[in-house]
Amino acid sequence: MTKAVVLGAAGGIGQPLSLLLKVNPLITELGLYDIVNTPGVAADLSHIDSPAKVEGYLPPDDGLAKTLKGADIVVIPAGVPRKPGMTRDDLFKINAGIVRDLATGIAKTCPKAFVLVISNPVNSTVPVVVEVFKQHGVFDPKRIFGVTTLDVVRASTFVAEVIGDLAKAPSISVPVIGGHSGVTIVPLLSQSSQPLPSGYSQEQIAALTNRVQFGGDEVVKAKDGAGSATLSMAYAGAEFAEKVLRAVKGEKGIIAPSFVHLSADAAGGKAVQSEIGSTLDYFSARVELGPGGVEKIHPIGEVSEYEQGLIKAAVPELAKNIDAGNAFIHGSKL
Ligand SMILES: NC(=O)c1ccc[n+]([C@@H]2O[C@H](COP(=O)([O-])OP(=O)(O)OC[C@H]3O[C@@H](n4cnc5c(N)ncnc54)[C@H](O)[C@@H]3O)[C@@H](O)[C@H]2O)c1
Ligand SMILES: O=C(O)C[C@H](O)C(=O)O
Repeated sequence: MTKAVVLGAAGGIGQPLSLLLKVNPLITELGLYDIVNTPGVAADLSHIDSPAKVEGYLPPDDGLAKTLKGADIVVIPAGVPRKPGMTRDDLFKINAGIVRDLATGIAKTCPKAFVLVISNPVNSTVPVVVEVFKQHGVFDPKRIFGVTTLDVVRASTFVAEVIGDLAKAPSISVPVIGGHSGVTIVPLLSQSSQPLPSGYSQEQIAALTNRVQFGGDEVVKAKDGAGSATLSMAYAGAEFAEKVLRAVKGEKGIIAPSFVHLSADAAGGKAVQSEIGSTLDYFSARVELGPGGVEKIHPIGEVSEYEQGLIKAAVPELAKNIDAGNAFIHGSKL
């Protein structure tokens, strides 16, 4: 039996993500929570002929606790999205409070669940969850993940576009490390499983890197005030959740980048810190998943001089974002 929960389930990401989880045969129970519309979303999804039993709750009558009861994995896309002209950090004031309150619910009701944080800015909301868990004495770094999968999905797609063969996109793997906003997103194109065309220039590499780093802005601009990526994010979130669940069921060798607390694998975390020349507590690294969550943090490995420069630029920005998350909790009462 596996219970998955979506917090923010009635939103632009929440609805298609809940649909994808509902049709995932690994999930037998699906709990949906939002401040609006969850009973309707749950009723709608419950007619789909897949195994998961669906329930939807609103805040009254302990709706959050009822949704979270018995959860094995909790995905959080609750919070406001960007409009043109905004950075992800502009969302922090509102989303940090939302994520803090939801994390408090998880810490009290299902502290052993895997927590997948989608709400932006991920570089700061993950530290918010971690600090809340610490305050409740239930912090396990192996179980809390910032979802950076959309950057990985974008990198595969854009490389497939460059080689003019979208059919190859699903099999192309490009590690994307660092964090999830602007310059903290570091695609390692030199490690792409699909080599770039011969003669692909440094200018072209820089342009492709920039497209991955600012892919979110492409969608925000195209949606023109109606929000940010929702469908591609739902796809990416469902993909990462499935990887976590497959690893829990014993599948070996599942490796995916995710923004984690580097103490999740002390030796691996230290090795990454030495590669990036910093003692940052968090980094999106290639994480090997196992039955308990993070099993191993893999080293970054060989990178080009250009990518080394990208990592150097990411570190101070990440430090600022992480500090903001920590300060939010330590400056406010729970
Ligand atoms: N990690 C990523 O790669 C990534 C990608 C895309 C979007 N995002 C982020 O995901 C978040 C959601 O985006 P969206 O497009 O779905 O927004 P949305 O506005 O369409 O949906 C958000 C949902 O959260 C709900 N919500 C608000 N406060 C809540 C609370 N206290 N408890 C439960 N639910 C609450 C809202 O009612 C709404 O249904 C944003 O912060 C966005 O920036 C992250
Ligand atoms: O760009 C955004 O604000 C949403 C998300 O983080 C994305 O990368 O699409």
